[in-house]
Amino acid sequence: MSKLRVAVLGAKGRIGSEAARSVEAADDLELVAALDRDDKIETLSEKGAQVVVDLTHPDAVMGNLEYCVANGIHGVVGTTGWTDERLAQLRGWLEAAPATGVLIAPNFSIGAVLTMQFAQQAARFFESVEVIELHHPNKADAPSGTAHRTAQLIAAAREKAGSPAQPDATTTALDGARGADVDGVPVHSVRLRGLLAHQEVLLGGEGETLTIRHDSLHHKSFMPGILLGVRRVVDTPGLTFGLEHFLDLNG
Ligand SMILES: NC(=O)C1=CN([C@@H]2O[C@H](COP(=O)(O)OP(=O)(O)OC[C@H]3O[C@@H](n4cnc5c(N)ncnc54)[C@H](OP(=O)(O)O)[C@@H]3O)[C@@H](O)[C@H]2O)C=CC1
Ligand SMILES: O=C(O)C1=N[C@H](C(=O)O)C[C@H](O)C1
Repeated sequence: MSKLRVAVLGAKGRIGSEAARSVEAADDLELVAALDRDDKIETLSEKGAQVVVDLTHPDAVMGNLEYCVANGIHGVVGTTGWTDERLAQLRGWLEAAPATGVLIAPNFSIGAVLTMQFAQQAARFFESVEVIELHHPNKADAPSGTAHRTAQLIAAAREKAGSPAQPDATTTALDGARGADVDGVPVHSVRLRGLLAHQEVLLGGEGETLTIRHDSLHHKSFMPGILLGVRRVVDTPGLTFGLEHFLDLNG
């Protein structure tokens, strides 16, 4: 059986370098290009890449995907910075390339995906819920893509259940003290040397709290999810948002 031809964008970065090594080590995949800033994107077509893994920067990802989709190259995207407007633009490009698939995964680690699922499940049972994400200080964006998605899922679950607004008697606060408001869910971002990627979802009701915590301690935690995405995206045209769609979570 021929190997799937894979390229990594952001291959000199923290996660991109780990991803390039993982693709190289996989028996069924061939790393045909490992590109970073200032490399020519046309190399992807010249090398015959079938799937591109984008682990670059929110400022770069849209240009990269526009090229990939226009050239029928599938995408597996971990880069953050996704807004409704960006997703609509990407959907438009994919409509013009109906055989091409793009997976956007706010987080490739199984523990983080489960954290999001558990938080969504728990949200309607508690009056209060807040998200705290903790990352290394070199991270460009805040809040993290994972925390943003987690808060959106929690908010949607609460809205579906008809949950009232969260109790909060704050009348005076320093700017930022109550975190960012994502659809009514406070999200707090910590940047601390020594950390990699961590998240806590705090839920509170009368006389009890529930804390759901996940820690990525090494970039290896993201690799099985990236490889799964690469193998599945080639048979999944259109836009898939979230690795959970490629995991049999009820199995
Ligand atoms: N979904 C997930 O599970 C995960 C997602 N991420 C996300 O992945 C992204 C990268 O994170 P991280 O590795 O920590 O960041 P890094 O800054 O370490 O790596 C990004 C790399 O991409 C390069 N780059 C910038 N623009 C381009 C471009 N146009 N084409 C090719 N390469 C480019 C950067 O070069 P230069 O340094 O010169 O700018 C850098 O080498 C972030 O958005 C992060 O949030 C990270 C971990 C897990
Ligand atoms: O920048 C990182 O490191 C990470 N980025 C992603 C995010 O913003 O959620 C995933 C993970 O948290 C690591």
